[in-house]
Amino acid sequence: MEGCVGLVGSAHNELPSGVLDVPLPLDKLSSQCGSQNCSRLNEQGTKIVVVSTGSFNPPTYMHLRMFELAKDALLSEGYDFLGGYMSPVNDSYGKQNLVLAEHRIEMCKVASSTSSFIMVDPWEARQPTYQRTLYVLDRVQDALNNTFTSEKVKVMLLCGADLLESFITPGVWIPEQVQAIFEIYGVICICRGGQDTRNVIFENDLLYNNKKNIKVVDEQIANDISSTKVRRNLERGLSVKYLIPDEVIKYIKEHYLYTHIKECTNTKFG
Ligand SMILES: Nc1ncnc2c1ncn2[C@@H]1O[C@H](COP(=O)(O)OP(=O)(O)OP(=O)(O)O)[C@@H](O)[C@H]1O
Ligand SMILES: NC(=O)c1ccc[n+]([C@@H]2O[C@H](COP(=O)(O)O)[C@@H](O)[C@H]2O)c1
Repeated sequence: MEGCVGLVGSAHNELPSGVLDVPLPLDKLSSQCGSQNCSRLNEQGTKIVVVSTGSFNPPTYMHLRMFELAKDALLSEGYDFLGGYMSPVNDSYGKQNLVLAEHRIEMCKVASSTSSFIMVDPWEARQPTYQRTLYVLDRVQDALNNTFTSEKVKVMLLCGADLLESFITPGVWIPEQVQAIFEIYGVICICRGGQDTRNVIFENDLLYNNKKNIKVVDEQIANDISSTKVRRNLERGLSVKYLIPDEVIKYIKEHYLYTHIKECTNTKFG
């Protein structure tokens, strides 16, 4: 497939055996420095690619906004922002009401089709088993640095404040992997729903000790869209226009998603 590279090993951890080779799309990666808010690249001019992991069940305008906020924040700090990936979670994640991965991949693709720099990485969703976020970041980092460019590209995890807070919820993440995510990749965290993310970081030792690896981006224009709220409207037959892209609404209607949650999650895609 043109503009794609396959999986090429892991930076520092062995990937679990049995992983499928799924190409990483590269077609939209390019310096965004020509756009607004790019003052001057910093000394290193570090090239950055962001990866957002999540259910995207379905993708909303806020999921797309997160990439715009990250782009503005990174360019204004002198980094060279190249683009980003939505990585829908594997079906084995087992979250309630998760529609099949192939639907979520397609919805992310149509949602990001109007963006010049947001792409979808289907690797995580297409693996036979659940893949932890650290491995998703490893896969993107390795694929980019081995084939995309001879210059090193830094990959960062893009997330909302709730995901950052889940790092410190006992039993959800493996502490060593959280530490590796901070040290090797770093996190761009978009504030959400009026939560005082800086205070959360201050009050927790793990987050505080890693604060130099967490970029907190303020939500200047509050937008509390969530997939849960969108699904609720769909289940009740209410409008979701202007909450999610029209193309996603069309896809949901064509595939009868979210109106009968049980059928959607158990029906074979296609
Ligand atoms: N309104 C928002 N503000 C900031 N971050 C958000 C927002 N909505 C989603 N995110 C972030 O997007 C990523 C993927 O989110 P996810 O697919 O879990 O969406 P969600 O809307 O939180 O889903 P759900 O409502 O199904 O739990 C996560 O890092 C999440 O924190
Ligand atoms: N240990 C881990 O790597 C770990 C733990 C919990 C959630 N996650 C990820 O965080 C995201 C959470 O998404 P939701 O907010 O939709 O549940 C998913 O992409 C999931 O894979 C990763």
